[in-house]
Amino acid sequence: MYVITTEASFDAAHFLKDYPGKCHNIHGHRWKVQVSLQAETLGAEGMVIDFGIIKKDLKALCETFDHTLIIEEGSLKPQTVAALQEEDFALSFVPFRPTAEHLSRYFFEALQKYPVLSVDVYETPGNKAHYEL
Ligand SMILES: Nc1nc2c(c(=O)[nH]1)N=C([C@H](O)[C@H](O)COP(=O)(O)OP(=O)(O)OP(=O)(O)O)CN2
Ligand SMILES: [Zn+2]
Repeated sequence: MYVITTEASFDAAHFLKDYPGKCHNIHGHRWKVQVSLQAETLGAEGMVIDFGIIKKDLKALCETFDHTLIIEEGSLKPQTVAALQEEDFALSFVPFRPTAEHLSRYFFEALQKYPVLSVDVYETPGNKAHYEL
């Protein structure tokens, strides 16, 4: 089995609704996303997938979150969301609690046109979540 891995990063804020600690506050991370692709055999060019191709799509996905506040849908009062929008803050709504675990699955599913083996999402240099089937 051949496995290649590429990564991209983005800066974004989040908060964990109902978290019994400091992470229920809005705070930021430099999120690092590592994607591994697998193949039993290589194409004629000797690659699983050209790094340039997967990197482009991964970077584009990361860009959608970059310098935004990631918000779990329904976790803020409508008037709070309205106030943030009125201030022209960039918001990214997701249908899940924005933990490293959920984000690793999100990237895994978003990149299904590739033979994805696994996704690792680092919240901090020492804390990561891993998703694979
Ligand atoms: N399994 C998970 N646990 C936690 C997650 C997560 O996504 N998956 N997320 C958080 C918070 O987002 C938090 O930002 C990370 O918390 P923490 O480990 O406290 O991070 P620090 O490195 O900043 O901790 P220090 O207090 O500086 O040591 C919480 N848990
Ligand atoms: Zn956090």
